[in-house]
Amino acid sequence: MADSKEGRGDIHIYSGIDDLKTELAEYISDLSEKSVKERGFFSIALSGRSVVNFIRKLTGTPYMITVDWSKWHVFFADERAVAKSHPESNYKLAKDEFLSKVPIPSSHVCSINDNVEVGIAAQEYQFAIRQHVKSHRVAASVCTDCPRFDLVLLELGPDGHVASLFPGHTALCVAHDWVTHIVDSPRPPPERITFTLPVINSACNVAIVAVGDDKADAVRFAVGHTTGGNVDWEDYESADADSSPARLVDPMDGKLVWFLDSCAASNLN
Ligand SMILES: O=C1O[C@H](COP(=O)(O)O)[C@@H](O)[C@H](O)[C@H]1O
Repeated sequence: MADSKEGRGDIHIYSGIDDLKTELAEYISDLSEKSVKERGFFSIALSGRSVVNFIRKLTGTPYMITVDWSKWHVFFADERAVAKSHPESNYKLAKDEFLSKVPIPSSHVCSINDNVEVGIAAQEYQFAIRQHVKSHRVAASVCTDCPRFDLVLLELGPDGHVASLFPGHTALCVAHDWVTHIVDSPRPPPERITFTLPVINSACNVAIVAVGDDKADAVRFAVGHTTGGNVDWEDYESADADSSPARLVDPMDGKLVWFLDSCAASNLN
């Protein structure tokens, strides 16, 4: 059962990770059903590492039967510029742990070209997304000229990063591209491709997952310190915004939802 608190977005806190996974699967299933009903498609951008583990329940009942997987189009909120067979590849992790277990057509998975240098791969990925917007498989934002993904699923890093947007990095200031690349990631591997903030903030729904004590400070900083359900905005305003990229996630015409376990939420009150 989730506890919820005042803060930026809907904050759901779970005593156990299994409850979080159960609710996250239900949340994604509900969004999928709504998007397919309204648009005929469901566009989701996955993050790597633990996110794929958090959505694992979708590969079981009832979702294998109830979800219209044929209408899903899968993208990556970020990717490491490594071979897609490399253990550090977000695509490899998603394929091994999720995509190979659900009946999403392989042609509906949009991943990066791992045979070109990172800057070219970023341009090609942006072009591929643009084709999906032209074909309406991905909606277009009416607020910006960005794609409007039905769901961007992010995980909060211990330093406040989301996707491959790291604290203080110039990638946080990219305003006109949908996808950018970095060559100096503070966390290995160094070369990465990532959605920019305008794309993330143009999404219909953004969910940020954080689990574990090591995320507690990043959560407090990103969500804002709450005392008795009210955000201590003084505490929140005092810090530099780009010192926590997750604080810059604020969908213009969409919903932000936090899925936290009690450890990650432990500094919220
Ligand atoms: O490097 C990455 O990190 C983030 C967060 O994962 P974490 O293990 O550092 O908490 C992940 O969401 C992103 O896709 C990945 O490239």
